[in-house]
Amino acid sequence: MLKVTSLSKAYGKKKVLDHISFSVGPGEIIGLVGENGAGKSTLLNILATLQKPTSGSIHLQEKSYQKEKPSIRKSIGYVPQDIAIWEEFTVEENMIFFEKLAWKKRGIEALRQLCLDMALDKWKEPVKMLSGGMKRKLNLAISLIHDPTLLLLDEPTVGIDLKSRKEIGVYLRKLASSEEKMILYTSHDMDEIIHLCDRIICIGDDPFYKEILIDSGKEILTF
Ligand SMILES: Nc1ncnc2c1ncn2[C@@H]1O[C@H](COP(=O)(O)OP(=O)(O)OP(=O)(O)O)[C@@H](O)[C@H]1O
Repeated sequence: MLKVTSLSKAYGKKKVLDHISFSVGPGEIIGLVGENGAGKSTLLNILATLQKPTSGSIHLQEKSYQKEKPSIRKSIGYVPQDIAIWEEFTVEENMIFFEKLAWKKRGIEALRQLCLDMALDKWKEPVKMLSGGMKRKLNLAISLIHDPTLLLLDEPTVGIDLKSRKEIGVYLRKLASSEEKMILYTSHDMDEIIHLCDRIICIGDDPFYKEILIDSGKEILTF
């Protein structure tokens, strides 16, 4: 279980997140929506331990972010908005590099299967030759190498074609339900959010998102 309690973040005098509280249970996919600048990436960065909140607390599997950061980091998979992979290496070399970095021994076939699960079959291709969407697929596959409990995905499907997006959605749902992973997912594609997520968190003052999600039948939390 991920438990976020009264989390706030300010950059100087600018308040971005204001007393946000929610929890995520095993197997749940939570959508995070809001206008540009609402604070979605800030929240994901904090949950990924890359930024500190101004106040509030976070616990993952009862472990405190404040006290047990190194152990918590091992349980987190993060796909940031900016693609972070080695351009000169092939897909295979990137997967092997990040496998070593994670101190895991999955083996070539399992690594290759992770890419195929993300609808990426360009195993021997240098990353610099891949399209933006394919690079995102690789980033997604890399985030899963160390078998994280909590997956944080910041607009992971931007630039990915519709068929692959559907395949990735099916795979994420399978990951959540069969391996009880917790997934937090940001997207500006409301159809994708409604289709994929169990519950939806709306951040920011703009009522627009809540209004368009109200008929979705999903539980909506607003902050
Ligand atoms: N390091 C920083 N220093 C100061 N202000 C920042 C910093 N990072 C983000 N901000 C500001 O905090 C606010 C929230 O930014 P954030 O990137 O979290 O929003 P977002 O909801 O992810 O937006 P988008 O949908 O455009 O990705 C913005 O106004 C942004 O300018």
